[in-house]
Amino acid sequence: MSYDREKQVAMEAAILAAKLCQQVRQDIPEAIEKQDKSPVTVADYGSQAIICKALAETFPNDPVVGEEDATELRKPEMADTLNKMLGYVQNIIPDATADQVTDWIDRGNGSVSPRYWTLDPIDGTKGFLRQDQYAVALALIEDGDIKVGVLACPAMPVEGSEPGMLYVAVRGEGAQMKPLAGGELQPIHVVSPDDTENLRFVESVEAAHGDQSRQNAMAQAVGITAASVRVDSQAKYGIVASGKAALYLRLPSPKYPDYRENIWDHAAGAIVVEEAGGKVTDMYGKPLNFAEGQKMIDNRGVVVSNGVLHEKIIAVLNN
Ligand SMILES: Nc1ncnc2c1ncn2[C@@H]1O[C@H](COP(=O)(O)O)[C@@H](OP(=O)(O)O)[C@H]1O
Ligand SMILES: [Mg+2]
Ligand SMILES: [Mg+2]
Ligand SMILES: [Mg+2]
Repeated sequence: MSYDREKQVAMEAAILAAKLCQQVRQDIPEAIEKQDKSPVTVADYGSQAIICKALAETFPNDPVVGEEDATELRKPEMADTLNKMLGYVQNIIPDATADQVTDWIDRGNGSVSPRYWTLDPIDGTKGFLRQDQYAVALALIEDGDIKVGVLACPAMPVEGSEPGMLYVAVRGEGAQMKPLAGGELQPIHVVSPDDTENLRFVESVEAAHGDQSRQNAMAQAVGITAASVRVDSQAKYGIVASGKAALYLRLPSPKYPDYRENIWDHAAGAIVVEEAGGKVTDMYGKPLNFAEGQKMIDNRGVVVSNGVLHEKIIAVLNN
C-alpha cells in the first residue's frame, strides 16, 4: 500500500507547525510548568493544535497519541495563555476559535491502536526555550510498525541558507530531507565506515535525560575518540540519518532508573534513521516497541547507529 497521502499531509502539517514555533520563539516564550514539573509553552500547544486539525480533516478515524493535552489550558486562570496561543494559531488558521483549538489539542488524547499517529508537537522543549535545537515529530504506526515519519527541525543549520531542515521517511522507500525554506527532497544516507570525519556521536544536552559518562565511555569503546556533540531533541536522529554522526546514545539516567521512553520521543526519528540505512534498538539490542502504549515499558535506553556499528556497541554495552 502507498503512503503518499499520509506523507504529504504529515509534511504539510509539520511545516505549518514549525512556522508557528519559529514565530513564538522570536517573541521569547515563557515556560509553563506541567504537573510532572517539565516545561511546556504556547508553541507546544499551538503545534499540537495545527497538526491534530490537519489529521482530523484528512484521516478522521485515525487516533493520535500526542504529548500534550488541553486540560490545563481550559482552566479560567489560563485564559491569557490560551488567548496568546490562539493568536499564534490564527496567524496560520485565521478563523480558528478558542474552543476549536482546545478540541484539536485534545484529539491528541487517542490510544495506541492497530493504526495510529504519534505526535511530539515540540520535542526538546528545553532546547526550544534555550534557543537551541528542537523538533516537531510526527509518525504513523500500523500493527506496531512505523510506516511514515516526519521531523521538522526549524533550528537546524543549513549550508548557504537560513536554518531549518525537514526529514521524512516512508517504510521501504528510503529517507529524504529538504530545507524548510524550500527546495526538493533529497535522499539521505547514514555515514559509511570509511568516512572517519563523521564518525562522531551525539547525545542529549540534558544530563538528566541520559548517562553521559557511560555514553562517552561506550562510544570510546567502539573507537569513537572525538568528544560527543550535544544536541536537543530528535534532531539527533536527523543528524545520524544524514551522515553527520555515526551514533546516538541514550542510556538510562542513574538519577531516574525507572524512566521509560515515550513513543513520540522516538517514532519519527527512528524510521528516518532506519530508512537512511541505520539501526535503532534499545540498549539490549531489542526493537523499540510501538504497539503497547505511550511508554515503551519493555525497552531500556535507546541506541541509534549507522548500522555497521550496531552489533559492536550492543556488545560493549552488555558484557
Ligand atoms: N529522565 C529522562 N530520561 C530520558 N528522557 C527524558 C527524561 N525526562 C524527560 N525526557 C524526555 O526527553 C525529551 C527531550 O529529549 P532530549 O533530551 O534528547 O532533548 C523530552 O521531550 P519533550 O521536550 O518533548 O518533553 C522528554 O520526553
Ligand atoms: Mg515535554
Ligand atoms: Mg519529546
Ligand atoms: Mg514535547
